[in-house]
Amino acid sequence: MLKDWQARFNLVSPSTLDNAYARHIDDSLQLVETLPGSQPRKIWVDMGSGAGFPGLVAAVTVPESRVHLIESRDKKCRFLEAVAAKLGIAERVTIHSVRIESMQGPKADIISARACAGLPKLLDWGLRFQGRDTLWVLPKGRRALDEIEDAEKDFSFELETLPSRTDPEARILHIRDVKRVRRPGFEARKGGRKRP
Ligand SMILES: C[S@@+](CC[C@H](N)C(=O)[O-])C[C@H]1O[C@@H](n2cnc3c(N)ncnc32)[C@H](O)[C@@H]1O
Repeated sequence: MLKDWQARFNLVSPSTLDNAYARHIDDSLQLVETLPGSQPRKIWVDMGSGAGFPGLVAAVTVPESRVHLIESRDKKCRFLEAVAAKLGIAERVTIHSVRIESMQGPKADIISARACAGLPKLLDWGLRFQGRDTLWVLPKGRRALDEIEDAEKDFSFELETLPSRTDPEARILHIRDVKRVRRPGFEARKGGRKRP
Protein backbone atom coordinates (compact mmCIF):
# COMPACT_ATOMS: atom_id res chain seq x y z
CA MET A 1 0.00 0.00 0.00
CA LEU A 2 2.86 2.35 0.77
CA LYS A 3 4.23 1.84 -2.71
CA ASP A 4 0.80 2.12 -4.35
CA TRP A 5 -0.14 5.32 -2.56
CA GLN A 6 3.26 6.99 -2.64
CA ALA A 7 2.90 8.63 -6.09
CA ARG A 8 -0.28 10.49 -5.13
CA PHE A 9 0.38 11.13 -1.46
CA ASN A 10 4.14 11.49 -1.10
CA LEU A 11 4.15 9.49 2.12
CA VAL A 12 7.87 8.84 2.66
CA SER A 13 11.08 10.09 1.14
CA PRO A 14 11.17 8.56 -2.39
CA SER A 15 14.77 7.44 -1.87
CA THR A 16 13.62 5.05 0.87
CA LEU A 17 10.88 3.37 -1.13
CA ASP A 18 12.87 0.55 -2.73
CA ASN A 19 14.08 -0.51 0.67
CA ALA A 20 10.88 0.38 2.52
CA TYR A 21 10.60 -2.76 4.63
CA ALA A 22 14.04 -2.31 6.20
CA ARG A 23 13.98 1.49 6.33
CA HIS A 24 10.53 1.93 7.82
CA ILE A 25 8.84 -1.26 8.98
CA ASP A 26 11.79 -3.10 10.48
CA ASP A 27 13.18 0.16 11.86
CA SER A 28 9.84 0.65 13.64
CA LEU A 29 9.64 -2.96 14.76
CA GLN A 30 12.89 -2.66 16.67
CA LEU A 31 11.26 -0.05 18.91
CA VAL A 32 8.62 -2.57 19.93
CA GLU A 33 11.37 -5.12 20.59
CA THR A 34 13.01 -2.80 23.14
CA LEU A 35 9.94 -2.57 25.40
CA PRO A 36 10.63 -4.06 28.84
CA GLY A 37 8.32 -7.02 29.56
CA SER A 38 6.83 -5.28 32.59
CA GLN A 39 5.94 -2.11 30.70
CA PRO A 40 2.19 -1.38 30.51
CA ARG A 41 1.20 -0.88 26.88
CA LYS A 42 -2.56 -0.42 26.81
CA ILE A 43 -2.47 3.13 25.48
CA TRP A 44 0.16 4.03 22.90
CA VAL A 45 0.47 7.59 21.55
CA ASP A 46 2.52 8.12 18.39
CA MET A 47 3.27 11.77 17.60
CA GLY A 48 3.75 12.79 13.94
CA SER A 49 2.85 9.35 12.57
CA GLY A 50 3.32 10.13 8.88
CA ALA A 51 2.67 6.89 7.01
CA GLY A 52 2.34 4.98 10.29
CA PHE A 53 5.89 4.58 11.56
CA PRO A 54 6.12 3.38 14.21
CA GLY A 55 2.46 3.74 15.22
CA LEU A 56 0.84 1.32 12.79
CA VAL A 57 3.64 -1.20 13.26
CA ALA A 58 2.96 -1.00 17.01
CA ALA A 59 -0.77 -1.51 16.44
CA VAL A 60 -0.08 -4.67 14.42
CA THR A 61 2.53 -6.17 16.73
CA VAL A 62 1.18 -5.16 20.16
CA PRO A 63 -2.39 -6.42 20.04
CA GLU A 64 -3.18 -5.32 23.60
CA SER A 65 -2.55 -1.66 22.65
CA ARG A 66 -5.00 0.98 21.62
CA VAL A 67 -2.87 3.21 19.43
CA HIS A 68 -3.43 6.92 18.91
CA LEU A 69 -1.81 8.23 15.74
CA ILE A 70 -1.42 12.01 15.62
CA GLU A 71 -0.77 13.42 12.18
CA SER A 72 -1.64 16.90 10.99
CA ARG A 73 -1.67 16.12 7.25
CA ASP A 74 -5.07 14.98 6.05
CA LYS A 75 -3.69 12.97 3.14
CA LYS A 76 -1.48 10.93 5.42
CA CYS A 77 -4.43 10.35 7.75
CA ARG A 78 -6.45 8.96 4.83
CA PHE A 79 -3.63 6.53 4.18
CA LEU A 80 -3.46 5.55 7.88
CA GLU A 81 -7.22 4.90 7.90
CA ALA A 82 -7.01 2.76 4.77
CA VAL A 83 -4.14 0.65 6.10
CA ALA A 84 -5.79 0.16 9.49
CA ALA A 85 -9.02 -0.95 7.78
CA LYS A 86 -7.20 -3.30 5.42
CA LEU A 87 -5.30 -4.91 8.30
CA GLY A 88 -8.44 -5.30 10.39
CA ILE A 89 -7.05 -3.24 13.28
CA ALA A 90 -9.18 -0.08 12.83
CA GLU A 91 -11.02 -0.77 16.11
CA ARG A 92 -7.79 -0.34 18.08
CA VAL A 93 -6.41 2.58 16.10
CA THR A 94 -7.57 6.17 16.60
CA ILE A 95 -6.36 8.67 14.03
CA HIS A 96 -6.18 12.30 15.15
CA SER A 97 -5.92 14.56 12.13
CA VAL A 98 -4.77 17.57 14.18
CA ARG A 99 -1.63 19.25 15.40
CA ILE A 100 -0.13 17.59 18.46
CA GLU A 101 -0.18 20.90 20.36
CA SER A 102 -3.97 21.08 20.09
CA MET A 103 -4.53 17.78 21.94
CA GLN A 104 -5.14 17.46 25.67
CA GLY A 105 -4.70 13.69 26.15
CA PRO A 106 -5.01 10.75 26.50
CA LYS A 107 -2.54 9.68 29.17
CA ALA A 108 -0.30 7.10 27.52
CA ASP A 109 1.61 4.05 28.67
CA ILE A 110 3.94 4.55 25.73
CA ILE A 111 4.76 7.69 23.77
CA SER A 112 6.67 7.34 20.51
CA ALA A 113 7.80 9.73 17.79
CA ARG A 114 10.07 9.02 14.87
CA ALA A 115 11.68 11.68 12.67
CA CYS A 116 9.13 14.19 13.89
CA ALA A 117 11.01 16.93 15.81
CA GLY A 118 14.03 17.56 18.02
CA LEU A 119 14.01 16.14 21.55
CA PRO A 120 13.16 19.43 23.38
CA LYS A 121 10.08 19.93 21.19
CA LEU A 122 9.02 16.29 21.55
CA LEU A 123 9.20 16.53 25.34
CA ASP A 124 7.28 19.80 25.28
CA TRP A 125 4.55 18.32 23.06
CA GLY A 126 4.43 14.92 24.70
CA LEU A 127 4.19 16.01 28.34
CA ARG A 128 0.42 16.32 27.96
CA PHE A 129 0.28 12.54 27.32
CA GLN A 130 2.60 11.51 30.14
CA GLY A 131 1.09 9.49 32.97
CA ARG A 132 2.62 7.78 35.99
CA ASP A 133 4.30 4.82 34.26
CA THR A 134 4.83 6.28 30.81
CA LEU A 135 7.78 5.12 28.78
CA TRP A 136 8.87 7.38 25.94
CA VAL A 137 10.46 5.44 23.07
CA LEU A 138 12.26 7.80 20.74
CA PRO A 139 14.63 6.76 17.95
CA LYS A 140 17.27 9.40 17.29
CA GLY A 141 20.01 9.82 14.70
CA ARG A 142 23.60 10.95 14.98
CA ARG A 143 22.60 14.23 16.73
CA ALA A 144 21.15 12.28 19.67
CA LEU A 145 23.69 13.55 22.21
CA ASP A 146 23.26 17.20 21.18
CA GLU A 147 19.50 16.85 21.38
CA ILE A 148 19.76 15.34 24.87
CA GLU A 149 21.96 18.22 25.98
CA ASP A 150 19.49 20.75 24.60
CA ALA A 151 16.57 19.03 26.25
CA GLU A 152 18.34 19.01 29.63
CA LYS A 153 18.20 22.82 29.67
CA ASP A 154 14.45 22.76 30.11
CA PHE A 155 13.58 19.28 31.35
CA SER A 156 14.72 16.66 33.82
CA PHE A 157 14.17 13.01 32.90
CA GLU A 158 15.42 9.47 33.40
CA LEU A 159 17.25 8.32 30.30
CA GLU A 160 18.44 5.01 28.95
CA THR A 161 20.20 4.98 25.58
CA LEU A 162 20.02 1.78 23.56
CA PRO A 163 21.81 0.89 20.33
CA SER A 164 19.80 0.68 17.14
CA ARG A 165 19.79 -2.69 15.42
CA THR A 166 19.10 -1.13 12.00
CA ASP A 167 21.47 1.86 12.00
CA PRO A 168 24.83 1.86 13.82
CA GLU A 169 24.79 5.66 14.10
CA ALA A 170 21.32 5.85 15.58
CA ARG A 171 20.17 5.43 19.18
CA ILE A 172 16.89 4.49 20.77
CA LEU A 173 16.08 6.65 23.77
CA HIS A 174 13.99 5.28 26.61
CA ILE A 175 12.84 8.19 28.73
CA ARG A 176 10.72 8.34 31.87
CA ASP A 177 9.50 10.85 34.39
CA VAL A 178 9.87 14.01 32.32
CA LYS A 179 9.54 17.24 34.26
CA ARG A 180 9.89 20.82 33.18
CA VAL A 181 12.63 22.52 35.20
CA ARG A 182 14.11 25.92 35.55
CA ARG A 183 17.89 25.50 35.71
CA PRO A 184 19.97 27.81 37.91
CA GLY A 185 21.51 30.43 35.64
CA PHE A 186 18.33 30.94 33.68
CA GLU A 187 16.01 33.75 34.62
CA ALA A 188 12.45 34.19 33.54
CA ARG A 189 11.61 37.20 31.43
CA LYS A 190 8.72 38.25 29.30
CA GLY A 191 8.38 35.91 26.35
CA GLY A 192 11.13 33.51 27.34
CA ARG A 193 14.31 33.03 29.33
CA LYS A 194 17.78 34.37 29.12
CA ARG A 195 21.12 33.42 30.52
CA PRO A 196 22.41 36.16 32.84
C1 LIG B 1 9.32 13.34 8.74
S1 LIG B 1 7.71 12.76 9.01
C2 LIG B 1 7.99 11.25 9.86
C3 LIG B 1 6.78 10.40 9.84
C4 LIG B 1 6.91 9.04 10.54
N1 LIG B 1 6.97 9.18 11.99
C5 LIG B 1 8.11 8.28 10.05
O1 LIG B 1 9.03 8.03 10.83
O2 LIG B 1 8.12 7.91 8.85
C6 LIG B 1 7.08 13.82 10.31
C7 LIG B 1 5.56 13.80 10.36
O3 LIG B 1 5.14 14.52 11.51
C8 LIG B 1 4.02 15.33 11.15
N2 LIG B 1 4.02 16.46 12.07
C9 LIG B 1 5.02 17.35 12.25
N3 LIG B 1 4.69 18.26 13.20
C10 LIG B 1 3.43 17.92 13.61
C11 LIG B 1 2.54 18.48 14.57
N4 LIG B 1 2.87 19.55 15.28
N5 LIG B 1 1.34 17.88 14.76
C12 LIG B 1 1.01 16.77 14.03
N6 LIG B 1 1.81 16.20 13.12
C13 LIG B 1 3.01 16.77 12.91
C14 LIG B 1 4.27 15.72 9.70
O4 LIG B 1 3.08 16.04 9.01
C15 LIG B 1 4.93 14.48 9.14
O5 LIG B 1 4.01 13.59 8.56
